[in-house]
Amino acid sequence: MKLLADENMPYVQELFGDWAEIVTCAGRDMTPDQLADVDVLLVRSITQVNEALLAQAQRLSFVGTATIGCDHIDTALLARRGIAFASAPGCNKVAVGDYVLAALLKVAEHKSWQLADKTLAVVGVGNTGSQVAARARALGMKVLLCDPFKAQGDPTAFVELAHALTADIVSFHVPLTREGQHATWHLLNESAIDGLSSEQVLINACRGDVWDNAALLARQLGSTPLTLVMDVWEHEPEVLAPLVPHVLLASPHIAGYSLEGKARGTFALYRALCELKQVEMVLSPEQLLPAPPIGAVHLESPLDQGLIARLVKLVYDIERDDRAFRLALGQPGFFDRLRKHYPQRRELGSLQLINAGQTASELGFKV
Ligand SMILES: NC(=O)c1ccc[n+]([C@@H]2O[C@H](COP(=O)([O-])OP(=O)(O)OC[C@H]3O[C@@H](n4cnc5c(N)ncnc54)[C@H](O)[C@@H]3O)[C@@H](O)[C@H]2O)c1
Ligand SMILES: O=C(O)[C@H](O)[C@H](O)COP(=O)(O)O
Repeated sequence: MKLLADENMPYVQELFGDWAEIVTCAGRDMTPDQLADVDVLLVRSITQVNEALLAQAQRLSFVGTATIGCDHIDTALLARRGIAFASAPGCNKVAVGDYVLAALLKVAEHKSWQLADKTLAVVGVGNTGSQVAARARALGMKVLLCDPFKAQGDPTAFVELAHALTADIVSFHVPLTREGQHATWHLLNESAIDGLSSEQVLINACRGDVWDNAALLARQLGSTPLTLVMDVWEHEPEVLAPLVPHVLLASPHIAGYSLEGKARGTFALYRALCELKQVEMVLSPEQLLPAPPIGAVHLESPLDQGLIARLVKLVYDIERDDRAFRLALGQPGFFDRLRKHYPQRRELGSLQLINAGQTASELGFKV
């Protein structure tokens, strides 16, 4: 069996090495002729799996994406051609929760806010949005939920987008969709942007095309700019460079890039392929991961916002990502290079807080 995988997918050798001849390459450089004799294709979000890529793929029987988002996969084409497909729902939801928590704490420092006095709206309340909502509640924030699909089951628990956009902080966690009543392409469009006040903060850790970046730049260049946190950008790997100086925290689509999240992503495809081939799984995600650099911290004072910020930074320093992004911005290929050489980042759950209570656990730490 021949397996072609994105070179930025960890643990492929460990998980598939016994079954397959493994070839890896850069996800953006995969070509139709490379797929001519491939049985299994494993990708990340940057490979468009479409008619053109699969034109010569005569032997392909399985496509897996080690990601949550599937907007890069023509799933109808795979179904038509009888090619099995698996994604990795939820694999990096904890990492996105960590990223947004770190961002909220930086925003609070920047604006001298006590987060417990503020309201956070979560737009898209699935795997990642729910993680964000739980952490915000643990910080004592009031949380508004906006998700028209989930609202069908429980209308009183959700608000409309217009209401969500009145919150102090609005964090977006929707898939990229281009069709239907609730399509998310440019969900944050010029008119929505015009309706916001300069006190408000927006976070995008889902897909760049969900925000109209040109309209945001126009707003930022005016007299009442917003506070922005952007992990994702319209037209990646290109970035609207003039927008970056007007963004508080900027990063190259790495919100989900914890080592645990990436391991779970590859593992989800291993599990799916084992099921398909009716082979017994011999490894678990935990067996793949190294010990974390810091195992435990003994708390001697109660958790407050300042202490939480210091503990989060011990595990994940979001400002490091922001500095690296600004330093590299403009260099050819900088976006993909930062992602390829992203340092090993562990989840908050890799750190045990001794003498801490329920709040620490709700924030994502091990207690
Ligand atoms: N930046 C990153 O590294 C990163 C990491 C993981 C996921 N993502 C992106 O985030 C997206 C969300 O991930 P998830 O795991 O939470 O997905 P999910 O499918 O679990 O949840 C998405 C939620 O959005 C809701 N939704 C759809 N359209 C909506 C709309 N118009 N308004 C409000 N809600 C809407 C859905 O009903 C669903 O509950 C993914 O599709 C992926 O594109 C990015
Ligand atoms: O949808 C996701 O899961 C993430 O956006 C994605 O995994 C980001 O990483 P990439 O696949 O682009 O390496």
